[in-house]
Amino acid sequence: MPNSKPTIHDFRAMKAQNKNIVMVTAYDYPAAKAVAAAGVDIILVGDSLGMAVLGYDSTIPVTMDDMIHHAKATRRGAPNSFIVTDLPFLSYQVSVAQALRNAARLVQEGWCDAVKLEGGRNIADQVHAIVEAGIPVMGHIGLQPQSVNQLGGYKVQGRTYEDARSIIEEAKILEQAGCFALVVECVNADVADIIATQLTIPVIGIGAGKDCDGQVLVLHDLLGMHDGRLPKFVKTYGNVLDEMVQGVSAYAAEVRATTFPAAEHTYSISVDVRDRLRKEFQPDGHH
Ligand SMILES: Nc1nc(=O)c2c([nH]1)NC[C@@H]1CN(c3ccc(C(=O)N[C@@H](CCC(=O)O)C(=O)O)cc3)CN21
Ligand SMILES: CC(C)C(=O)C(=O)O
Ligand SMILES: [Mg+2]
Repeated sequence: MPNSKPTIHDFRAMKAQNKNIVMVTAYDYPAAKAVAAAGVDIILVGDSLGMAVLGYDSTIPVTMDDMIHHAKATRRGAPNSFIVTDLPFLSYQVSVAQALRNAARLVQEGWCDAVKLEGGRNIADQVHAIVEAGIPVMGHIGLQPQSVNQLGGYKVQGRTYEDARSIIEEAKILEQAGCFALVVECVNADVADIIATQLTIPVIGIGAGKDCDGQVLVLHDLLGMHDGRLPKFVKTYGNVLDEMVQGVSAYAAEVRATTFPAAEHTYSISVDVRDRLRKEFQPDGHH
């Protein structure tokens, strides 16, 4: 069934069969079409859109309305894909009721299949309530970008024995709370390996080494569609920004040289009509 949408059970089966899960972000219609055509397993409408396409310097300003706007466009491009959408900063931390309402908005208005929340024991009640309401939840531990100001920067997490233990414990709490999968971001590969081995749900890594049950990257990072400096965990598989600059530069040069548009880009009228118009409106003509 190539065109049928996978379910959370398929992802658990992939882990059991040692098949790596491929997840990538998309924020709009053309990107969703491209990543669906490439055959990825999960599309993430990440709050990283705030940085990758809205120009903010963190994910903190991203709102529920931003997420729904991009989730809807992404769904239109990938009608048969499993789409996970991030709950943005402060859309779930306030209370269980707030988390439930906003998760439901992403599913009802944004047409996504599951939601993702950053956090561990602090949001276990929210995770449990959302799952109980029938909405699949993906967890997200290790580096939690929505807490960048508390962390003091985007830094590798779990470097001490105590911190690593705490992350492993949080992974177990999230599995217990009902998550169907877990993102582990920016932790040492051995720590991520332990988490993946300890859990029965799939662990999807970003900057967490090769022994996770799957990997996720931001589309704009892996395609070279960004300026600034990239995290160490990104591998670049394309140079789309360079291609965009080259293409627009070539267009600008041809417009200035009047070589664009050429005959094949223009519309015709009959010679008859043309000649009548020319005669009537010739610059030195009579009035
Ligand atoms: N375009 C994009 N890609 C991402 O992966 C991403 C976002 N945006 N926005 C939200 C968060 C922010 N992320 C980041 C951002 C920077 C680093 C980073 O520079 N990390 C340091 C670690 C330094 C250390 O502690 O040793 C690095 O050098 O990789 C990591 C994750 C991941 N997410
Ligand atoms: C980096 C991934 C895991 C994410 O949360 C995002 O794109 O927002
Ligand atoms: Mg995110």
